[in-house]
Amino acid sequence: MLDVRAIDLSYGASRCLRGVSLSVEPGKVAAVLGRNGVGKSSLLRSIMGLERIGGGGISWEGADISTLAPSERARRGIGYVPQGREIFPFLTVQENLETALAAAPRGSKVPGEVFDLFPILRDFLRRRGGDLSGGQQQQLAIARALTARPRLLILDEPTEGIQPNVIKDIGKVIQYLARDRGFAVVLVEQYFEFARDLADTITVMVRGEVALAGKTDALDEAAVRKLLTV
Ligand SMILES: Nc1ncnc2c1ncn2[C@@H]1O[C@H](COP(=O)(O)OP(=O)(O)OP(=O)(O)O)[C@@H](O)[C@H]1O
Repeated sequence: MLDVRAIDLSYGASRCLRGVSLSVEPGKVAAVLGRNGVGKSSLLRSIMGLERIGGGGISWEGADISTLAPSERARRGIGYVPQGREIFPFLTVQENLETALAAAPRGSKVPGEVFDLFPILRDFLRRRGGDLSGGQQQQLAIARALTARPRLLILDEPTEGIQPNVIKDIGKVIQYLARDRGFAVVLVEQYFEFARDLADTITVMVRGEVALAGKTDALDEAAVRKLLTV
């Protein structure tokens, strides 16, 4: 289980996260919603260890990981798909996937399952990352995170700038990973419908704080939408 407890984060003098809490169990999807600039990416970066929190704590599978380096968090099974995908444009699809094996035991290979989930990547193995469409790059970014065999997957706006049919495919993969494979998933989203259809719990942030949180079925949809639009 991932347990984020009342974390604070500042960039210089500017407070970005204030007492933010979030938890997700294996097999469940937790969505984090909010307008631009409320701190969603900063929350994910804090979980991954890319930002140093100023207060509160983060534990994963029962251990406090608050002060561990990102590489150590990755080794403990946390996979991260950043906003904007961060594909290496001049490396091939195969090479992009292999970058995720850097910390894996010698002789490790890209798991065949990633090609079952995203068959297009098998066809495009020798194509350069920069030559893929936005949707294909997003699939590659998720496949690259899966290559390191995580148990927690954190995704920053996987639907951003992507065509509806690919959004649907990505939604199906996230659902499969959680429901059938027991991954814990934290998903930052701009689109309410995508999050609602996938997530077991929804946390809505406003200006660095949690404004509303709860089980998806129990949340007042109108109240959530209001926080996303005002
Ligand atoms: N490295 C940084 N240094 C200083 N300020 C930052 C940094 N990263 C983010 N911020 C600021 O922190 C606030 C939260 O940003 P963050 O990217 O976490 O929000 P977000 O909810 O993910 O927004 P978006 O949906 O636009 O990505 C914003 O005001 C942003 O300008």
